[in-house]
Amino acid sequence: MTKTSGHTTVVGTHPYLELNNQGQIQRFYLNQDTHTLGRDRTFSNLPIPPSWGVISNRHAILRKEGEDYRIFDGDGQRPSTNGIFINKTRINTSQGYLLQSGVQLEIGQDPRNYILLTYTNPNRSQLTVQPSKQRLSLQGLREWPVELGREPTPGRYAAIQLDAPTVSRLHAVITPSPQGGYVLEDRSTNGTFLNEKLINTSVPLQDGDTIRIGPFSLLLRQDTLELVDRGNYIRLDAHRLVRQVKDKQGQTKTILSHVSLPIEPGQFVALVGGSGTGKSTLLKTLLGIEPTQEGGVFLNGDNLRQNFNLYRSQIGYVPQDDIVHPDLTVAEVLTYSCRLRLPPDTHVNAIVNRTLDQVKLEFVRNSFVRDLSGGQRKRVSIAVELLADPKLFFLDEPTSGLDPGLDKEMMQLLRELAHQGRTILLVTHATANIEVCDRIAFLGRGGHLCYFGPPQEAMDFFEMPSGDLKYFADIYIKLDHGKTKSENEQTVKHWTEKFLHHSAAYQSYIQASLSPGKVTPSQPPPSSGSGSSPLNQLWLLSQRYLKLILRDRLSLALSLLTAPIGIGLIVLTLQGKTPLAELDTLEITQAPLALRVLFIFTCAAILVGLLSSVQEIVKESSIYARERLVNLGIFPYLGSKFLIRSGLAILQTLLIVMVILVGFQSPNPEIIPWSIGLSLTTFLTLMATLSLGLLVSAFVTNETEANNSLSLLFLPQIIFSGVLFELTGFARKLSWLTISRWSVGAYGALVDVNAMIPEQTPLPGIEPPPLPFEPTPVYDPTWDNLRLNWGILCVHTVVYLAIALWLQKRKDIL
Ligand SMILES: Nc1ncnc2c1ncn2[C@@H]1O[C@H](COP(=O)(O)OP(=O)(O)OP(=O)(O)O)[C@@H](O)[C@H]1O
Repeated sequence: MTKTSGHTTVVGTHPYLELNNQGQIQRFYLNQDTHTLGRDRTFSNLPIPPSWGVISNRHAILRKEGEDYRIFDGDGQRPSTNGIFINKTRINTSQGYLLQSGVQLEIGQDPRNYILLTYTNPNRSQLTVQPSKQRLSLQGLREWPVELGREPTPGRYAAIQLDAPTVSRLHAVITPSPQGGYVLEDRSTNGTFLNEKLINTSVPLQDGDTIRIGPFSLLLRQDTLELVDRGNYIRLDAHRLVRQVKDKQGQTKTILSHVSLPIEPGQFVALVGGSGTGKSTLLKTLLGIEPTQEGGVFLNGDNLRQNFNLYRSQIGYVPQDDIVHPDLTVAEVLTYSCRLRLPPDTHVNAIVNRTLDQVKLEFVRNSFVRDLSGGQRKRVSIAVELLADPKLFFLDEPTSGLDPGLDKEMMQLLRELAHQGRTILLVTHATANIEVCDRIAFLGRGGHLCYFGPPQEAMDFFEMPSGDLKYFADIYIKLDHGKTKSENEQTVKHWTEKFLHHSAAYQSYIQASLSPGKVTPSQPPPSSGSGSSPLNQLWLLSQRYLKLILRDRLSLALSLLTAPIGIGLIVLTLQGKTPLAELDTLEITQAPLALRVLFIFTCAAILVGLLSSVQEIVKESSIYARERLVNLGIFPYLGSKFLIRSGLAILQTLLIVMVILVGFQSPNPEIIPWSIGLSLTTFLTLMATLSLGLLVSAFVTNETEANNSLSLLFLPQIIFSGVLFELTGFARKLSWLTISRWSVGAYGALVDVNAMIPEQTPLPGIEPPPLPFEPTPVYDPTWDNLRLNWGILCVHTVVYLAIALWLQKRKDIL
């Protein structure tokens, strides 16, 4: 044996394979040109124990190539069941993989049931592989607890460092239990999963348990804690996806037709095809947020929809709409997202700087998003997703609307991100730079997969006269061939059948690589960790919302001043009259005038309340949808809107009250001082209306609908207030549903409008003039009546908010 610098060389022995099946080790020397590996003794010349069920009967072939061996999956034709993987990339049947001394492969994908295969060639220099597995023996350990986290105590032996942004500094600890076993305790905000279940407290550990922390998987076996997966690599296998929807006529329409495809870690894949061929649907299905009628999507063998919460933090998704607030600076967008999505002990500045560097936006860090170009804005959306360093990245038309130069830059940026080990999938119509992709999935109408493979080979497959990718767009024309719908369907069918049954591309890029998912009983998806606590989210969201409001100064000024100005204008029309204060001699016109004035107070408050809230949820619906998918809580979200808007309502109330106190002679109610009663009534009216506005904002689907709803919301408040029309029967009952009736009721009780109606002294032979209205209990100047009006305004507030919460919850896609 000789030692050379940096590696060890051993001379004169055969290469060998070492198979480690959960601690049982078998070594096989390789001395023939071809070796076969499997449980079937008639096939295999390596004696695999028959009980090693992970290995297929005919699992692999090794062929000598130079001094080493190339390993092929399967029996030369058909792939094995559980596959052979290197860093989650499946080794296929045709190209195989040239083994280098020291390389480690995995047979199977289940960390609880896989075989580790190590190839050693003593005649060759040993690969310096980073140890993928890290082990810590818990037996006889003197130092407790075992620390698991991003930054465990420096120099600690009883620790495993799990360095990822989504992991807390000290994420979880393991301690010995008095009964002799071990106990796992979660100390994180993002959550720790034990056997796919989120744990919040301490739980006992059993032999064979898997612990998931962020992207990392650890396995406890025979008193040894093993880091079995760093989560650096995620492979995706889609199996026969079928998605059907009902069209407008109620007919079932298939928009994905048995689409299967494997995507290896680090691949850059584009979903292309004509308009309406199902690209976005496929992307969302692969992302796990669109259900399927048949088939499934598997990440590293795990069913994605059943395990979405395990992978939630490892998936980045940039939808078509921008997911950033235009009125924040780039650095603010990233800082808030970082604080919302990552653990509170994160080094926010370092992560923001690293991310800005990755997307090359350092030079615009202090610019407002609204001042950026379309391409830069998209890059900010990408940066937001990169904060958590996801290994799987989905983008829906990131280059739409960009000029050719920006399109190229964006594709190159994505290529770079893929080179860094991320798996990238994008939907695109811009195919000028398609050559940078590793694979394209070409969809035809009806969601049929017409081709999957490298872009260059697509030109041959579609029999294009020139292999030059600049003619790539001609494939679209070819696939759209046919004058009628059925002719077009025939064209798509032709290419799908050619691809599935007569193409080498299907054999090598799908059949040879597609890996099975683990068969797990159907179970509800595990609950997710929240990223940051609900209170912390409320605090951050409120800060962000306030900043956005303060940035839009004109809207803020309008929302604060509209009502005071409107009310002030009444003063100009009064010409010295004092409608709210009781006169020494009652006049028949005073009560109706007082009511009209009070009615304007109510209308002003309702109008500003609605105007300032009806856009607030709908205008940021895409940002909400994305943040909700990561970890946003509905309570903190709505709570932040309500909290900040309540603060503004206090300001609005103060301004309104000031104008009323200055502009109108004050009445002198017996039950409560006028200024207090007036403030409370105005504030409660504003609160009820802004809650109604939030409800409508949660209900509508776009800002135009929100604007159009205003008249529908406002008119009933006028009609059923009881001021303009006398309300009887059903109309009176309907009025209970309005805010105006209770608001005017409270104002009327404070001012005591009933007392302003003059007594009628009947004079013989003279018909008394009609009263403006009969005194009514609605304006009774009693505590009970005032409490009732205020109480019902509060009930309106609570009910509207509860409905808004429910409407937001209904938007959840998982
Ligand atoms: N939930 C749904 N209900 C009814 N039809 C739907 C639904 N989702 C998608 N579709 C229809 O399915 C087809 C495919 O839609 P999808 O948006 O996936 O296509 P696309 O290829 O991304 O289109 P484009 O390139 O124009 O964005 C379209 O005809 C669309 O109208």
